Amino acid sequence: MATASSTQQSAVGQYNGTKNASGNYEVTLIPGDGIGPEISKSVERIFDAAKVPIEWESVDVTPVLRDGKTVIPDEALHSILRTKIALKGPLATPIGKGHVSLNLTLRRTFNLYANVRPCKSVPGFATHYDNVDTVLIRENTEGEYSGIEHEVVGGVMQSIKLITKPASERVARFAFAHAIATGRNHVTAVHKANIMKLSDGLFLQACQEVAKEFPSVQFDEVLLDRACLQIVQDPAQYASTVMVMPNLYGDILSDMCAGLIGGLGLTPSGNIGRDASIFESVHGTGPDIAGMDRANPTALLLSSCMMLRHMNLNSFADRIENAALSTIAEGKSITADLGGKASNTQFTDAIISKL
Ligand SMILES: NC(=O)C1=CN([C@@H]2O[C@H](COP(=O)(O)OP(=O)(O)OC[C@H]3O[C@@H](n4cnc5c(N)ncnc54)[C@H](O)[C@@H]3O)[C@@H](O)[C@H]2O)C=CC1
Ligand SMILES: O=C(O)CCC(=O)C(=O)O
Repeated sequence: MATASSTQQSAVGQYNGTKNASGNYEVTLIPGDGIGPEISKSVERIFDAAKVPIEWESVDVTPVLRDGKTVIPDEALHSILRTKIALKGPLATPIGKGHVSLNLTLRRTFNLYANVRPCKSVPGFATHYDNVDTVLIRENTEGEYSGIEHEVVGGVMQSIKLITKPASERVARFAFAHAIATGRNHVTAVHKANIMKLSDGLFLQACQEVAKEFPSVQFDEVLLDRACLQIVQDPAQYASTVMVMPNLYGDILSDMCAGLIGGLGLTPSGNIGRDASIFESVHGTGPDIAGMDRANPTALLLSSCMMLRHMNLNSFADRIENAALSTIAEGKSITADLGGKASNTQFTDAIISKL
């Protein structure tokens, strides 16, 4: 039987919203682009069936051009400012040109400094690995994603990787608190301070210093390349630690871990800040399958379970997560990415039938 711990959420940055006059919590929903609206609809249907006490405020995040800059529509920003919590479908970013990533803009605007990315084998769903249980905390506001780029001279481009002590300490503290709250009691800093001696060196030093504040938590450090090797060789080595790392490493490592458990259709995430949090799948807009009713709704659904735990609605999260994981283990109504033949709608129906 599937367990309900794959999206276990720590108490850090805890939500303190209140119920509205109808007795429901209000949550911002950003359906997103590509497969986003299809998988958001699945989550809405499953939440209705499970009678989760929330009301969605659905907002559009089509980019708006203002004073020559691409920005997020005010309505969406005001909604998140008010509700302090959102579930977000993926947003498309043009490659190599065009507007800045609105995903990153949201993370920066609301100072969502820690991106929590758990990845756990689904019991009963066979892949090459049955023992993956990684938790990765990605610094979410700076690093390689600072967006500071320029042309030095023709044919030479420069991107600045910005690492600051306050942001590094803040995410390190989050990782230690998360390790304590989830019973892992072990933090591993993932870095390349052998090469990027100053930037990754500062990140690592911040982790080492913060470790002293948490003497009950074991701390160690590993080079990113070695961590990748060890995880694909034997993911169990990382099943009892919380990995913390700069932005880009977390982006890549979480996709790699997703590949070990069955793909991007399965992995959730939470962007956590002090004043607001936004939950979203690790995957993008799936342009190759958008509009075909073929998307796997699990990643966004497990993200919504992380969100429910963040809101202290654990029993709803447990029920929905168990229904989703047992549907996958049963294997009769799963989407093509997991080796099945079901549509997103059929997969969603099967989950609802198990609630
Ligand atoms: N946080 C976000 O909103 C993210 C947005 N993106 C954006 O998404 C767009 C597409 O990026 P890609 O590199 O193509 O990555 P992608 O994650 O959208 O797709 C990669 C592959 O995984 C498959 N896939 C992804 N999610 C799936 C699901 N739920 N069910 C079944 N199959 C699924 C896709 O069909 C595709 O074959 C880009 O504009 C990118 O910038 C990418 C990653 C995260
Ligand atoms: O913003 C995007 O389009 C991609 C974002 C992404 O891959 C990420 O989560 O870092």
